[in-house]
Amino acid sequence: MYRSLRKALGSVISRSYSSTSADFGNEDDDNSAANASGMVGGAEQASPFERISADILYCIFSLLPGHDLAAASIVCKAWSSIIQGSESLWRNVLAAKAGSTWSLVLFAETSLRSLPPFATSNDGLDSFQRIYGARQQVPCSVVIDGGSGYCKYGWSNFNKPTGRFPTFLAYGNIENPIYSSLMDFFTTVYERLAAKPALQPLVISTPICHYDDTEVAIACRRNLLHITHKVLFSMGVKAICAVDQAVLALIASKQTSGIVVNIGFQLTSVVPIYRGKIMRKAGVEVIGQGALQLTARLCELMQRSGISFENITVVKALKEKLCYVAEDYDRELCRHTEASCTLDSYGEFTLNHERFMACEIMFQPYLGGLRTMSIQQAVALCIEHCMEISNCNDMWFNTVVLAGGSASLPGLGERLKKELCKLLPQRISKTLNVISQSNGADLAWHGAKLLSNVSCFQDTWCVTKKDFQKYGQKILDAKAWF
Ligand SMILES: Nc1ncnc2c1ncn2[C@@H]1O[C@H](COP(=O)(O)OP(=O)(O)OP(=O)(O)O)[C@@H](O)[C@H]1O
Repeated sequence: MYRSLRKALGSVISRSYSSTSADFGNEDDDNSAANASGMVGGAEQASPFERISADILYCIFSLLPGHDLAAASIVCKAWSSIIQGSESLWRNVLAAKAGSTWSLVLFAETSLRSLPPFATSNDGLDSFQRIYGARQQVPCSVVIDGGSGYCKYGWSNFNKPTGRFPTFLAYGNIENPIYSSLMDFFTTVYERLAAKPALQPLVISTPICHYDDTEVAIACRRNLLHITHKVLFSMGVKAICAVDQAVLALIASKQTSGIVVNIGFQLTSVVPIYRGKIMRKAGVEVIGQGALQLTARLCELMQRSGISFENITVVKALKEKLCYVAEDYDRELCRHTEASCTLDSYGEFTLNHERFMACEIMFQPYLGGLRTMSIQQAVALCIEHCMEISNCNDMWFNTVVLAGGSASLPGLGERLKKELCKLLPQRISKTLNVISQSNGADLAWHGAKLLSNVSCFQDTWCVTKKDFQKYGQKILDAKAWF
C-alpha cells in the first residue's frame, strides 16, 4: 500500500502544483496548501502525510486500488472519515473491479439482490465499501452458456467469453439430456479452459423450454436439471448455479422484468419474465425459425442471383458481415443497397438486395416459404397475454429485449418496434422499449457473469454437491429460476 500511496501522492502533487512548487519537503508550500484547504493532521510536528489537506487526500484515495483503499480506511480517524464517508470513491473501485460500468454493479447489487431467489432477510450491505468487501470474497466462477447451436464459455472475471465452439456438430442437441454426451460436453469445456472443476463454482445457462406448463413439460425440465447436476458433481464441480438462458439475457440488459425475444439457432422464443421468473401463465411463444433459417434463406437468394460460394460457412460469415433488417421492406427494394466484403481465403463478395431480403422472413415468413408466425405477431400475442394476467398499472411487459446471435442484425430493434406499434394498443406502444444489443450471441453469458459476481452469489444461489446428495431434486426446485 505504501508504494501505491506514494505513487498516487506523486501523481496528485504533480497535477496540483505543477506550476508552483511541487516539493512536499518545502515547509512554506505545505503551509500555504494547509491554510487554503485545511490540514487533516493540523499539528505542526505532524508527518508529511498528516499535513495533506482533505481534498488532496481525496484525490489521492481516488487513485488507489480497492485493497489499498480498504487498508487506508483503517490507518487513522481522519482517513477513515474521508474514505468511509465517500460513496463515490467506492463506486469507482467497484466499477473498475467488475471491468464494467457502475450502473451494472448497482443493478446487480440492488435489483438482483431484491429478487426472490436472492433476497436475503438482512443482508446488512449498507455501504458501497461493504459491498466491495463482500464482492472481494466472491470466488471467480466458470461461466458456460451451452446454446443449442454454439457454446460460449469463460471466466467470470473476464470481459467476454474465452472461447466458443459449435455444439450442434459435436454433441447433438444438449437439450435432450444424455448422460454421456453431457459429460463429454462439460469435460471439453473444462479442458479448453484448463480449469479444475473442484476449484471454483460454475454458472450454467439452462435452455429455454418451449413447452406449455404441462406435467410432461415440468418433468422434462426437472429431469434435465437433475441429470446436468449429476454429471457435473460426478466431475467434482464445487457448486452449481443454473439459470434459464432467457432470464440471463434479460439480466444482462439490466432488467428483471420484460419480454425476451431469443432468436436461437433453430427456434425463436418469446419469453415473458416478471421479477426474474418466467411467466408460464402468460406462456412462451415459439416461432419455428432461427439463425439457421436466415443463413439458409441467404444461401437460396445468393444462388438465385448467381453468386457462387464454396460452402455454408461463407454464407454464414456474409450474413454476419453484410445483412441487415430493412426499416421499410418495399422502399428498400427500390434502393441501391450493394455492399462488399472480403473473407479470408475465400475472396471478395458483393451482395445487393440479398442483404435485407434474407432477414425479412422474420417479419414476413411466407416470403421464405415458412408457415410460422412472424416475430411481431408472436411478441404482440405475448404482450396481450401478459396484459390479461397483470395489474394494468404495472406495464412491465412493455420492455422487449432482443437476444441471440441474430439479434445483432442492424435495424432489427427499430423494425420490430415499428411493426409492434401497428399491432398494439396505443397505451402500450407509446411506452414500448425495444432493447437490442450488438453482442446478442453473448448476452446470456454476460448475464451469468453478472450474477456470479453479485456479493451474495455463492451462499444464496449455488447448489453444492453436499446439498444435492442430501436434498436431491428438492434443492434444485427450491433454487430454480423458472
Ligand atoms: N452479427 C451477427 N449478425 C447476424 N447473425 C449473427 C451475428 N452474430 C452471430 N450471428 C448468428 O447467430 C447464430 C448463433 O446464435 P447463438 O449463439 O445465439 O445460438 P445459440 O445460443 O446456440 O442458440 P439457442 O438460443 O437456440 O441455444 C449463428 O447462426 C450466427 O451466424
